[in-house]
Amino acid sequence: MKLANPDLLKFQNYIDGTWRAAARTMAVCDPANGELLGNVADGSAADAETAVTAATAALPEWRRRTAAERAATLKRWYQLIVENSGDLARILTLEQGKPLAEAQGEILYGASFIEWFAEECRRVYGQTIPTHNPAMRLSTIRQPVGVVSCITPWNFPNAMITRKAAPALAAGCTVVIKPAQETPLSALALGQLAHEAGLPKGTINVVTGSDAAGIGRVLTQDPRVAKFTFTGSTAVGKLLMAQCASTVKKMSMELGGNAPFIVFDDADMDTAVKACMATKFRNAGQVCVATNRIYVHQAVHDEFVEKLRTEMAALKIGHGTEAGINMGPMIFRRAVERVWELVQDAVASGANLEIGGEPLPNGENYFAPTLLTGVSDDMRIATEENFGPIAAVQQFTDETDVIRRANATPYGLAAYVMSENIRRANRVVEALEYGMVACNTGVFSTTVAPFGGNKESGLGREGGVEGMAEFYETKYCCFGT
Ligand SMILES: O=CCCC(=O)O
Repeated sequence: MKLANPDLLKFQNYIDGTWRAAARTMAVCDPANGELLGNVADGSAADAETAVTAATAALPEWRRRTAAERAATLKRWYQLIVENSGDLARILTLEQGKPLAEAQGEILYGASFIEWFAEECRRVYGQTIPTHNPAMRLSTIRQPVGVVSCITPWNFPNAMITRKAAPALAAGCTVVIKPAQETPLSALALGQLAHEAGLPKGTINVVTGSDAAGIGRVLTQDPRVAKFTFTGSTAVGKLLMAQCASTVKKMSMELGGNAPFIVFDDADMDTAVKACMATKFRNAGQVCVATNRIYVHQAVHDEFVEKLRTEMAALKIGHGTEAGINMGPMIFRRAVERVWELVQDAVASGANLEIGGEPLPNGENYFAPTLLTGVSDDMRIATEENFGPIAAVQQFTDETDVIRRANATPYGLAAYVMSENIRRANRVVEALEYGMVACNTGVFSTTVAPFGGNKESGLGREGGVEGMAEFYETKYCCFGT
């Protein structure tokens, strides 16, 4: 892999400020062509324990620093990430598959969490409380929760780390990160830049490995860890939550979604199609907030489908480092097999296959952008998160009914509403039982706003002032006479 700064390419775990080999290694491959990128430490539960020990030892000194001191160090980390963004994007594309322009966007998005939380930690105020007793003085202070463990996914190998680690570090916590087995290189590169930025040893630790269960058990059950934060599927999230219960850890969970995308007959069709493309085909549909069910009003159904078909047919698919590519491979063959199965199930159940519908010859992890119409709510393609480049369209005629259908899922992460009628837009946005609702856009994620889900889509929020609050305990202080 050719990089301007070859120091970013690390293959060992970053624990207690040093690079450490593990007993075994694991292969990291380019999902676009299967080429070996390197052999990375295949860390164990014991390595995770060592990292927790380091984070525990580093905590007193890091939390003692003033917010301004922590902010200065985090700002240096941010600067280094921005300066190295070209290399970081290249590493990300090679190990994850998304087009280079998207990877560059993710690096800057990821860096923005570090900058923003570095600024925000200076404004974490307590309160003085009007007393209930003249002989007493009441106040609150906010203190870092302690050691934080993070398990992060392969779909955003950079930003899902910084979205967790930045507020934790800014708050005065120390962190242990277990990145996805498929995408450890981005995490290790972040570790290298944190080191260069001067984060003290043990403050941030990265343990890579294929033993997700073993490492996960340490990160969810070690009594020295105060808070656990996870992005991944609802099924895995539930298991991890159960493990966290044994030591009553604080938890943040960013879990699965089943996002409805509702196009009313008063929507601007070009805006709706552009938004749909943005939310559906970013990262080949492998995004927790990707549109999963597209509901289009009967009166505009054919027009919307035709425009969507044209846009989808124009997508350029290939290796993410090639110029002009809009969509890369899926992460692994298992993901391809799964979306293929969902498409076949939908067609067998009566859906119409408009375009796509099968793997592409580019390589074993490519799946064609696929448009299905005539989908119904009971098909697997509508009840399960497809996490792939599949646009599954249904029709509706009535506002109340489409809200009911959109809400009829155990998930509640993100939803999309397309309408030019401000009263309707307000009504529907408020009625949707989701943590995030975007109106007339398919792009809404930002550092400054709370990201997270309702129902089985998760607990807590990342980003914004809410994201900072996740890493503090509020202490009530009562002073008697
Ligand atoms: O898939 C999870 C994160 C997506 C985003 O931050 O927009």
